[in-house]
Amino acid sequence: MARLEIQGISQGFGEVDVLRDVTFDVESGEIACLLGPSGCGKTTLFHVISGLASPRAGRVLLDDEDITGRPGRLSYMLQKDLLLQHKRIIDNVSLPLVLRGVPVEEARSRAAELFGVFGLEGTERRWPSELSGGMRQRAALLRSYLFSQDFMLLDEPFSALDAFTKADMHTWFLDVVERMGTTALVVTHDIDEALTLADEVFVMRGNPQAGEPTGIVGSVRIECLRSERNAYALTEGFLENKRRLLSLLG
Ligand SMILES: Nc1ncnc2c1ncn2[C@@H]1O[C@H](COP(=O)(O)OP(=O)(O)OP(=O)(O)O)[C@@H](O)[C@H]1O
Repeated sequence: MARLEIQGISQGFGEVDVLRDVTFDVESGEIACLLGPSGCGKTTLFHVISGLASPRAGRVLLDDEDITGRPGRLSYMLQKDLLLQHKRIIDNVSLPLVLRGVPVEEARSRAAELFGVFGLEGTERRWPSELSGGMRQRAALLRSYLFSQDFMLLDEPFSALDAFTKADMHTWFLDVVERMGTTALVVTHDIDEALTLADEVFVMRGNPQAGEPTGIVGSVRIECLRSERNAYALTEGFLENKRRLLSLLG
């Protein structure tokens, strides 16, 4: 697990200032959610954090190491799971290890050891098209985990799933993060999802196209234990936190 510090990130495209002075930390071993309206700059921020883009100002630190503009240090899972259709699940999942120079057979066996923890047992030789949406998402998450075991950036990882599968995946995700001891930053525009998954929710607000660059306007810490999040939505504490998030979103 690793600690992420986002310090004074500003970013824009041409005349448009998208992010201004975005600053927050994700504590080691925690799940943080970034919540913000469509078009506010969540993907732009993820591109900066993952090193795919260099910001106009500011720094990204991972365990005190400056990784600004340096791709490859964090795993970054895109909204679509993007499994390669012509590769079996085991080869999709072990790809990050192979790309890093691990021999194919060794990469497969290292990946296979984690199939049980990720609820993927028996799918090693299957093709992506033979798996349900939830299973494909588990495979994509395992692949991200193998890319970087101490920190994962996840861009709306569950948005394409139906409500039942999504609820199952939330429970599963909290359990797997706990067991693997990783740190994660998850983008979502679903308030209930943020409240269910996060130890801390950071709220982004702004409208770059209207000349209002986006910043972090506040955060809410979720004190409910991860193991009790199933029933959290039925509590007064959940509603209170939801009100706070809605008022921060404006
Ligand atoms: N390459 C680019 N060139 C010019 N403008 C861009 C570029 N990428 C993003 N933008 C603009 O930056 C702003 C933020 O876009 P971004 O995709 O980061 O938002 P978002 O919060 O991820 O949106 P969504 O939730 O809809 O995915 C938008 O106004 C968008 O038009």
